[in-house]
Amino acid sequence: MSELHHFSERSALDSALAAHIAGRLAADIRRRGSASLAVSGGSTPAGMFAALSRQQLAWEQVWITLVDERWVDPDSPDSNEKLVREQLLQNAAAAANFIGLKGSATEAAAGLAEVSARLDPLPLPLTCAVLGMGGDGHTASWFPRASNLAELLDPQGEALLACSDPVTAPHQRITFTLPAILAAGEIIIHITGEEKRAVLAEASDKGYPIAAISEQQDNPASIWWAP
Ligand SMILES: O=C(O)[C@H](O)[C@@H](O)[C@H](O)[C@H](O)COP(=O)(O)O
Repeated sequence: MSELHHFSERSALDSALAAHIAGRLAADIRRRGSASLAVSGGSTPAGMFAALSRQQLAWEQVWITLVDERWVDPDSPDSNEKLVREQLLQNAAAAANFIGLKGSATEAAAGLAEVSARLDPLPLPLTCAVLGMGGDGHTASWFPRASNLAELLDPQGEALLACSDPVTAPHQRITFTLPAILAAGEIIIHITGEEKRAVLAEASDKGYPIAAISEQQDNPASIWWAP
C-alpha cells in the first residue's frame, strides 16, 4: 500500500518532505557511508528544494542527480539542472556532489553514453527518487505518446538511463528508466493540486505511465500532496 502524506498548505508539505528526505539521506550515510538522491524538475519542487538545502547533514557524502532532464543548455530556463543549482545546491546543500544529465552532443541519443558514464560514482541503488507528475499522467520523462515508452517502462531493462521524445511536450529528454527508479530505497511522488490528485486516482484505469509506479506493490511509493 502506498503511504499517503496529505497537507493543507504547500509550505507545510515542502518542509515536511525536505525533513523526511534529509532523514533518509542521513540514515544511508550512517549505513553505507554515502547517499544518493534523484530529483525531478518542473514547477512543483522549488519550495521543497529550498527547504532541503537548509537541512544539516553530511552533504559532501550525498550525490544528487536528476530523474530526467530536457536536452537544453544548463543555463536555459527550461533546464532542470538550472532549477536544482539555483534552489537545491545552495546553503548547506552547496557541499553536495551533483551529476547533471545534459551532455555536449547536439542530440540526446548521441549524448546518452557520455551522460551514462558520468553516473559511475552515483551510489546505487538510489537512496531516494522524487517524482513529479504531469496532468497527462507522465512521470520522469515517460510521456504517454513517447514511441519508446515500452522500453522506458520495461521492468527487465538493464539501462539506468534512456532518451525519449515526449511528442506532446518540448525538448528531447534523457530519463531514468522504470527499473532504475523501482530499485530506489524510497520512491516519493510529490504532487500538488486537486487536478493532479484526480489524475493519480485514475492512473490505472487510464493507463497513464505514472501507474507503473503508483500501482505496483514491489516498492510502494509514498505520495506527498497538498492542494
Ligand atoms: O522535466 C520534467 O518535465 C519533469 O521532471 C517532469 O516529469 C515533471 O516532474 C512533471 O512534468 C511535473 O511538472 P510540474 O511540477 O511543472 O507540474
